[in-house]
Amino acid sequence: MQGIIVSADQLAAQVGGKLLFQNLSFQANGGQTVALIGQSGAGKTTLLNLLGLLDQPSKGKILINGENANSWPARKREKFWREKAAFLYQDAGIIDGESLLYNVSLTKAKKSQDQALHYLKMLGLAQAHEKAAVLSGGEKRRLGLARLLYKGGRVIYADEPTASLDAANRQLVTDLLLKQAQAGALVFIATHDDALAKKCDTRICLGE
Ligand SMILES: Nc1ncnc2c1ncn2[C@@H]1O[C@H](COP(=O)(O)OP(=O)(O)OP(=O)(O)O)[C@@H](O)[C@H]1O
Repeated sequence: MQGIIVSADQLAAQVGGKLLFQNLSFQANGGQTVALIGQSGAGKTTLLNLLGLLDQPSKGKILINGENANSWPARKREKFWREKAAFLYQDAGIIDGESLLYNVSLTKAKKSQDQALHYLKMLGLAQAHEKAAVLSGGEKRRLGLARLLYKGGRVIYADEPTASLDAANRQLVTDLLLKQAQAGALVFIATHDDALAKKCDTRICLGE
């Protein structure tokens, strides 16, 4: 499968009158892990949102496979989110009133259950039929990762994936994200976790 290429071209982000970064250019390819690092408030999540086409940059552009993705019509952007992108954000979009199983596959179809169960088990979440509401914050984070692995995106956007996890789970989440890159995905990770950032192929440091 051909790897995806995401580039930032002279990117600037200004939010609430504050310039977070400017003239940011880089290219990243499928198979790579890219850590977005910097102090709290430096703009890591803002950059992740730009790279995931969730926001428009103040200046510059995001290129996906050489196309200016900021000028894509909504339909094309949605197709990208549906077919290529997978997001692991802090709240992870967990649906409290649904089972863990449903939260992974987002369908009640029986045929998807085995795969969803496989990822739940991998992440130490055995109670597949319980409602997600009973989970702790760290467990919800892992549930979000199970959903991400189930979806298998070509570009992964992870915002602080190891925050509020214990050492064993930090290691598990780190290994699983790195594995996605080994399997050909491009993995962007906004993080304060030095151990995780060090394991990434590239580090983009904001606020310096
Ligand atoms: N929509 C917005 N309107 C105004 N200010 C915003 C908006 N979005 C973000 N900011 C501000 O921009 C700055 C960067 O936020 P961002 O969440 O990108 O930082 P971060 O590096 O991810 O921080 P943290 O490590 O604390 O998560 C912060 O000061 C934040 O308050």
